[in-house]
Amino acid sequence: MTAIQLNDVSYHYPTSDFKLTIDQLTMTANLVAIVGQNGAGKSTLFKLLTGLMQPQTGNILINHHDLADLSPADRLKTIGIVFQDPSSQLFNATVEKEVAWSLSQTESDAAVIAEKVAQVLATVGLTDIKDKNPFDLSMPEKKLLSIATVLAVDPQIYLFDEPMISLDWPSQQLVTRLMQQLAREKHQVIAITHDMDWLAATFSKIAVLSDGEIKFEGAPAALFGQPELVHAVGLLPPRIMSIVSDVLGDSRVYLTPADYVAKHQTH
Ligand SMILES: Nc1ncnc2c1ncn2[C@@H]1O[C@H](COP(=O)(O)OP(=O)(O)OP(=O)(O)O)[C@@H](O)[C@H]1O
Repeated sequence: MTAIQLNDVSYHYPTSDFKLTIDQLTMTANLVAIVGQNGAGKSTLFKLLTGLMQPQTGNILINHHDLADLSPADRLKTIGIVFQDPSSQLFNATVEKEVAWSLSQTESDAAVIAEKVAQVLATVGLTDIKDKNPFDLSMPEKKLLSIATVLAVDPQIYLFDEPMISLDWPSQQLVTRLMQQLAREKHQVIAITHDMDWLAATFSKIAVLSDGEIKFEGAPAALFGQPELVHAVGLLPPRIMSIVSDVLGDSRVYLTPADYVAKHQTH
């Protein structure tokens, strides 16, 4: 089990008033969601977790090793990120070359690269368009390609910044299944999301950021059981909770429609 631990971490952009301040945050669950309003600091936290930016105070430990001490290759094998805008990650001439380039940063054996590239393209359903230029792909295809580039490296920890955005429904289902499979295979999967229905159905742990600080850490049911806090940090409960509350005046926690049905089944 991977453990990410942030101790007294702070980051302040030189050109803005925003400051991220995290005294203690430990992430050991396999599926963790980071939520919060626009500007709360979610992407800043991700940039620190990838090592793209260094905290100005404190440290980030991955399995008790300081992230700052990892070599660039070890960092790639430890943490991979799928950015919100896939275009920013893609620059090779073909889909196949894009994935091969990504893997070549950590693997030099051409046969291993070729086999792995074929495997991950099949996993995300892009085999048939492997010779296309990434810039000619649809938005969902670009996003799936950027996911494939990270899958090829197969880091211990996967960061997904708003993975559901710009995906059509079948691709959303594919990516959700993929994330759940990675979690089952003992990877740690951490996603930023604004989608409370998806979060409530998919994640075992949530960290809530507000104004650069962690305001809640725990299970979805524990968060949505605190309506004042949910409101204060600018979130909404899952839609099933709002509907049941509005229509039936029942303000208990329901994470999904299936959860509602299970709690109301008569025996
Ligand atoms: N490169 C930068 N330089 C200066 N300020 C920045 C920079 N990047 C982000 N900020 C500021 O830091 C704050 C936090 O931004 P961040 O992108 O981490 O928030 P977020 O929670 O990811 O928001 P969103 O949901 O809109 O993506 C914002 O006020 C933003 O304007």
